[in-house]
Amino acid sequence: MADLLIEGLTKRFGGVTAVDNVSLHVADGEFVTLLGPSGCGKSTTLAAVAGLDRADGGRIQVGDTVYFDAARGLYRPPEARSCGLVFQSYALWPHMTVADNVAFPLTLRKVPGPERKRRIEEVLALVEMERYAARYPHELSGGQQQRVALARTLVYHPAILLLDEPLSNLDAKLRDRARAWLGELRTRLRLTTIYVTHDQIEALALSDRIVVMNGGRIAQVGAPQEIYDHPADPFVADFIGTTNFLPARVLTGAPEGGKAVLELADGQRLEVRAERPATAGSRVTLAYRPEQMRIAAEGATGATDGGAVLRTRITSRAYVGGLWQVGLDLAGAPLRLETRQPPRGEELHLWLPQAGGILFRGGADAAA
Ligand SMILES: Nc1ncnc2c1ncn2[C@@H]1O[C@H](COP(=O)(O)OP(=O)(O)OP(=O)(O)O)[C@@H](O)[C@H]1O
Repeated sequence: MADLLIEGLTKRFGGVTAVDNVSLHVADGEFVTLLGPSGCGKSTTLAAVAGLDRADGGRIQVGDTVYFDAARGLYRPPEARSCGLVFQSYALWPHMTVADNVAFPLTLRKVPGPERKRRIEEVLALVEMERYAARYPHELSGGQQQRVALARTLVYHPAILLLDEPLSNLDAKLRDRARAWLGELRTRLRLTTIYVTHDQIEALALSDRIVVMNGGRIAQVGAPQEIYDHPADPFVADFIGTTNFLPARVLTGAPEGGKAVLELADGQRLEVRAERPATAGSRVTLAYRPEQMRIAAEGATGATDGGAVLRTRITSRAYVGGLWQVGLDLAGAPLRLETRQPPRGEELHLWLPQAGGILFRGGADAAA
């Protein structure tokens, strides 16, 4: 067990800067997820920590051991690093049983027979695969193979665990179960872990902290709820969960925490609590989660019940079991509402809360 320190990590491929000056500290026993769209630099960061790829700049340290230091020309090869790596492809040896697959890293490290046997039993019990020790990989499900791959990594007691989309080859149902299982395992293990995924549900469910990456840089680092409730910018708001963006102009400015009056493109107005300072005359974008918006009470207009009621046009409606997903047009902005109440007619009066909508500086393009 050890902590992981990444400082100013930079990796270029020709003209592309895949990882751009990334710094991150993962505490001993912490589970941190790198989350972001395809190509944002997640796997490259992980590969640099594992030593599969040599970075161009920065420093990586695990516990007291320096793995990489560009300034000192120091680079430890992967076999001299204590990293357990699991990829999305299980990469088990097809001609070896589960027990032999798990024994392989111990044989390489010349761990003596009795100790080897004890560790294999222990780790197979940990991933709940002890009953399958004599089976071959093709006799296991995808989820079971991934557990064996994990056991093969854990058996040599790595200082840190690096998981690159380990569940992405599993079908949706199996993936749900595997995620729950991985959640329980991480609570038991308390091993310093970096988990790479582009699945926000996995990130929210499993992580102590999430690192949202965009274009090789860190967009935000925080606990799952912090990232969901207080996204740092429109990119993070849009990437995590469903977000409705509403462009507006500030009529009456307010300091942070004050009340600002905003005007929409069609002249409708609403008062909001400014999470960030709002300057009169400036363009802003409001962001709402679908669960923050609701259909207004019959006959309600203007400022009411700690929020504002606004006229919208219904553009689509779909019943998705227990809920209606309703597409709306509010002053030219497309919004998505989830409601138990069946939407009727062409128009809908929408209630938006005064607090909780996030105010970003900049117009509609800030949310793009
Ligand atoms: N070996 C390589 N040669 C050239 N470019 C590369 C190489 N590996 C990665 N890149 C580029 O670096 C950037 C970051 O890639 P990386 O694989 O780290 O992204 P990622 O966030 O893990 O994406 P994904 O979710 O699709 O795996 C991308 O623009 C990618 O095309």
